[in-house]
Amino acid sequence: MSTMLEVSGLNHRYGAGEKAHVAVNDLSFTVETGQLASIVGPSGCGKSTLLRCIAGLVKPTSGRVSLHGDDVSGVPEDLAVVFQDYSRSLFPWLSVAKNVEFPLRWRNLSRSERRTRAQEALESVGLSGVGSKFPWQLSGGMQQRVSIARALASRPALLLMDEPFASVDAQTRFELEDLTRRVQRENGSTVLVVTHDIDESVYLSDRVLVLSKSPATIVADLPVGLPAERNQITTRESAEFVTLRGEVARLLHGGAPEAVTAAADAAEYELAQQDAAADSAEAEARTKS
Ligand SMILES: Nc1ncnc2c1ncn2[C@@H]1O[C@H](COP(=O)(O)OP(=O)(O)OP(=O)(O)O)[C@@H](O)[C@H]1O
Repeated sequence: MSTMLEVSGLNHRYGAGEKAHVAVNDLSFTVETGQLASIVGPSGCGKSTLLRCIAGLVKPTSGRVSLHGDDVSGVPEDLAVVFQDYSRSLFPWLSVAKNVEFPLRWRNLSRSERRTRAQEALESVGLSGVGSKFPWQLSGGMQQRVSIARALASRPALLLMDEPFASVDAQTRFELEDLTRRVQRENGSTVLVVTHDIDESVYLSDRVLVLSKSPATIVADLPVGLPAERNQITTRESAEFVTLRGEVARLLHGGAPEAVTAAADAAEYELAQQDAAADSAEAEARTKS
């Protein structure tokens, strides 16, 4: 597997002098091609800042972001972002189809190719019949599907999603989570989702990066070993899901992950064994002398 995204030593500070606020502190991680990774962290810890730095919307104070080996400077062409607030990211005066086509205008594509891509993207999110409607004629969940279709239409190497389902009801959220997993697998896309929802981070991903309180640092990088086929009811009831969400919750509340605790216990046991062996060797030596 090749590396799609590499973030190294990333720092971002807003403002300067006494009023400066460090939002992101020395973050380093990679996301492999075809992976769906989540970043979960407490509110205000710097998740959106991190995503904006990756998307080239904010220039980091220091550090490096690279996309399939190339340093990101400015907004990379083969990257798309889905934001939480669909009502502000869609143009109300353009039809749904035109909204989806819009970013393709800056690509070297013919008009018919743009239309075909938009149509395919709308089909993949289950909205093939609404291209001629306007965003305000759709429900919130449908509008967010349009935002996802618009992002997919540009066939990005990396899809970034910033709290993408935080503004929809619980049922729609479940549908959109499943939709994201389905299109990610169908297209083999690399996706990085920012969320503050622990359950969502585990359900959606192959891997969860847990961030600390502000300024954001990575406190754990947990693989999600759940089966690729997931179900909103049975997966969430499974022992593995419950264990993982507990682990993420403990980390977010400042506890050590079970794996880390187990490793620490094992190390402590090992040291105790070594001490005991040294003591008995010393006692034996004393007896002999
Ligand atoms: N443009 C800005 N100027 C100054 N400070 C900012 C700016 N944007 C964000 N911040 C501050 O940086 C910190 C991190 O903000 P950010 O939005 O990245 O956090 P977050 O984890 O995404 O929060 P939430 O989960 O609540 O959306 C916060 O303290 C915020 O007030």
